Amino acid sequence: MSALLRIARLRKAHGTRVLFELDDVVLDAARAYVLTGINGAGKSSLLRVLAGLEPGEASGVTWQGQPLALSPYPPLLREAIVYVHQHPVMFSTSVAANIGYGLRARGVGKVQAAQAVAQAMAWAGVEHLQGSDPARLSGGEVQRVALARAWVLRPALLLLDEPTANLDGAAREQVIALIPALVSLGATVVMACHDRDLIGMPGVQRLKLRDGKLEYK
Ligand SMILES: Nc1ncnc2c1ncn2[C@@H]1O[C@H](COP(=O)(O)OP(=O)(O)OP(=O)(O)O)[C@@H](O)[C@H]1O
Repeated sequence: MSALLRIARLRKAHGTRVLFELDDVVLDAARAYVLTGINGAGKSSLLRVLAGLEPGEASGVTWQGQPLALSPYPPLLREAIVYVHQHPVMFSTSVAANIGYGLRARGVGKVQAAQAVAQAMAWAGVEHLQGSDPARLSGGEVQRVALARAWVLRPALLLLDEPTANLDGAAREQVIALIPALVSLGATVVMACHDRDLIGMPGVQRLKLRDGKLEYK
């Protein structure tokens, strides 16, 4: 398998408190990872550093074999890496406008964006919500819309922060079913989670943050 992202050393501190100091972080292309660790271990912080949403100190970074720096965060990674928050924020427009927002921001034309949004909604099973008020969606619907909003941008790396937290029953299963679909389309997916079904999913590489180190299990 070829490495999508490799970081020889990645350190994150809040003030004088070192949260993690990781050696040789390697994420392969088209692979699913679950990132576990106790509350406060630094899972969200790690995802947010990788997404360029928080600063971290990194050295020896390569993306698809090409050396680069994480600071300032490169536009190449800004396009290729998408972070999905545990409680995704929806603009109070429509579901379709939320899913198309990133495309429009990247300069994709109206017609092309509308086609991509329609495909994304079909993929995530949320076509029926097209004109819905985002403020009225259920937790499971919000997660699926957020995944559609990420999927439509065709990221090479998707960072999902507790994608099934607060979901149960069918809503949780619908979200879980979307994960292998992302990987089969060529994306690498890293999910910070405590969900046993995600952790036990076939073919998923398990990573654990413990005492500031990353264990490959
Ligand atoms: N901006 C910040 N300033 C100081 N400390 C912070 C900041 N952000 C996070 N922390 C601390 O860093 C630690 C790791 O937080 P983080 O949210 O990354 O953990 P987590 O493993 O995702 O936890 P959980 O499973 O509870 O979501 C926590 O102790 C948190 O309080």
